[in-house]
Amino acid sequence: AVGFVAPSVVARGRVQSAAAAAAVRLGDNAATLRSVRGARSGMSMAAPETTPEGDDTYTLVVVRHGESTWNNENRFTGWKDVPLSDKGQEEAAQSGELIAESGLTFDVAYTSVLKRAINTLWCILEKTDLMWIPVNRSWRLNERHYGALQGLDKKETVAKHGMDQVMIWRRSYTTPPPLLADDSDDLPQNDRKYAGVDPADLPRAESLKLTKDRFLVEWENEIAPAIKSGKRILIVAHGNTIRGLCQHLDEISDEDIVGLDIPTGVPLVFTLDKDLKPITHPEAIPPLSARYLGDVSGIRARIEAVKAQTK
Ligand SMILES: O=C(O)[C@@H](CO)OP(=O)(O)O
Repeated sequence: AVGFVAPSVVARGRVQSAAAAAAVRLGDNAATLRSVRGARSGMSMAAPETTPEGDDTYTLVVVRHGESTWNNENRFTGWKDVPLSDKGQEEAAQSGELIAESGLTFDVAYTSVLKRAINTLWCILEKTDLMWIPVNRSWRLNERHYGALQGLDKKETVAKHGMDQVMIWRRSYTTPPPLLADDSDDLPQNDRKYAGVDPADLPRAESLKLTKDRFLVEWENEIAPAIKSGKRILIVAHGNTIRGLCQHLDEISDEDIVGLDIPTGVPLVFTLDKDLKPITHPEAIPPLSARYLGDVSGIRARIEAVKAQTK
């Protein structure tokens, strides 16, 4: 797991940390970017680099939680509140180290009400020495609700229903998986976590579209305004909420979103213009505009591992 960090990133990160400290003092998002770019090009803080995008850019960092025990057991998880596996804890800590080394910092964090994401956030905040910043937890950042598939083994589900059907349930944009039964113990309305949520909003299964739509309410009302106010934001969420956010920001088509898988515990760094439109990073892996922090081959291996869950 240690080999996951590319030496070049580590070396660059050391240079960036001093610049990031200056950015913290300046206290704005654009300053962080200027400082990071300045450090990369060897310029001093007294003469910040002028970037093609200008200064009206924001940095947004998004992380999928580390591997959970049910990722490890290859079960559909959704709103089941399972913990991180030991490997997931390591991935979470490692993503915190990568963020710290890159010189990025945050004013506010957003996460779900599920412990695999919350625990990943805690690991990142610990590694970045930011345990004091405000944390907003919302059910709207939860994983897609996997309905009656929750708890089932992914490969056994393929054996029973066929690959085509499972891929539709797992990755199609509009088709939700089968609904939770009326008498299921897992109905969200029976869970104290959701006591404050309008029962009409609580799902019994969600497509990616439904997941994205309820996440975007939080994005439009809370997160996007916070970014525009200059707050540096960290989001720690789940594979399908992050797919929804990427589809929204990068305007990925409903057809192409089928092929996008998000690796566990890898920071994804967006640069957004003043209208929150993404600026494509040269190291981004299409269709994303954002770049992942860390070693590219390690990241690709984690993406392939997500794809392979039903193979
Ligand atoms: O089971 C789940 O909740 C999700 C994420 O782990 O799986 P998938 O990648 O199949 O959507």
